[in-house]
Amino acid sequence: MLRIAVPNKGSLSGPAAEMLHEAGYQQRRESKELRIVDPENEVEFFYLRPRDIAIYVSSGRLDIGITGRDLLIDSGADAEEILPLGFARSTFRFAAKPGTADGIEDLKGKTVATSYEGIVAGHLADSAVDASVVHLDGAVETAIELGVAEVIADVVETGTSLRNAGLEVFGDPIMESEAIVIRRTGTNGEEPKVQQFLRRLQGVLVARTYVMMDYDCRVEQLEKAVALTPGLESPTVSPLHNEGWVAVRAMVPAKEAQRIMDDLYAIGARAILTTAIHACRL
Ligand SMILES: Nc1ncnc2c1ncn2[C@@H]1O[C@H](COP(=O)(O)OP(=O)(O)OP(=O)(O)O)[C@@H](O)[C@H]1O
Ligand SMILES: O=P(O)(O)OC[C@H]1O[C@H](OP(=O)(O)OP(=O)(O)O)[C@H](O)[C@@H]1O
Ligand SMILES: [Mg+2]
Repeated sequence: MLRIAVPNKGSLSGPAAEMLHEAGYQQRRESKELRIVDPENEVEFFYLRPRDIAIYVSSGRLDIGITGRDLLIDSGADAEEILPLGFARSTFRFAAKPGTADGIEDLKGKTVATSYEGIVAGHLADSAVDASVVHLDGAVETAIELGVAEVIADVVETGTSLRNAGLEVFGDPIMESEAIVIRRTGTNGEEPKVQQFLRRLQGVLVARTYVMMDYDCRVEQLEKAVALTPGLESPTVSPLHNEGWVAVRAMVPAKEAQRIMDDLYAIGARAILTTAIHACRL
């Protein structure tokens, strides 16, 4: 049975459960459940604090886990990223009151408050900057107002929390994060159960980012049309009863679907349809 760690709280937990559900796995019904078995899929899910997931996976007691890239790096645990999942995207940045600092070199002798001590201490050491780091569990934006630190380093998504606290980012982004699947470093990646789990999640990612497009076009326009809709491998082209016309079917990125439909229409394609993909295996 494959043993998988899933975030039980915070920004990662809802979207992770949703993705697993879309991939056909049973998920817990109540937020108090700490583990469930999905016998049909031969998987056991453990609902753990996002911060602890890399530690469990690196111990080898759990096969794989879903966590944030920033949390993995912060933990320093012996685990590696095997699949990015595209949700809980954020940037990790320094911020302070305007005029405090322009770049990391200005942090010398200052105190930085953060919930991600591992990332910050590592980044300061790599940049050879001597600054103190104070660990706070959350709401770090308030640390400056209350005099605990001159600078914070935190997760930024929309920037609203910083703005509300009168703070501004400075310097280069420390890292870009998103939800990821991890496994213990150096584990055999060919394990069929792990591969099947990853293929299911990849199927969900593709179903979310692509749509199926169908249209009819004149044979003379086929090359131009196919250049607009190259598909993942190559489009399917079928003859129509009406001679001189073909039907084309290809997957296209959902974000570009409207533009592609306009371009196809402009070269004479007609009956252009898009349909959602519910699941797939590439
Ligand atoms: N506002 C946000 N937008 C996107 N991702 C976020 C946001 N806040 C935290 N994350 C991501 O969520 C993960 C942290 O999860 P964690 O559960 O520790 O914190 P949280 O989501 O802030 O929840 P809480 O602080 O309520 O416990 C990290 O990977 C982080 O990058
Ligand atoms: O840029 P934004 O869209 O404002 O998002 C970023 C904020 O979200 C997270 O905080 P959360 O609400 O989880 O509280 P916490 O600080 O207690 O973790 C993070 O720590 C930032 O404060
Ligand atoms: Mg938080």
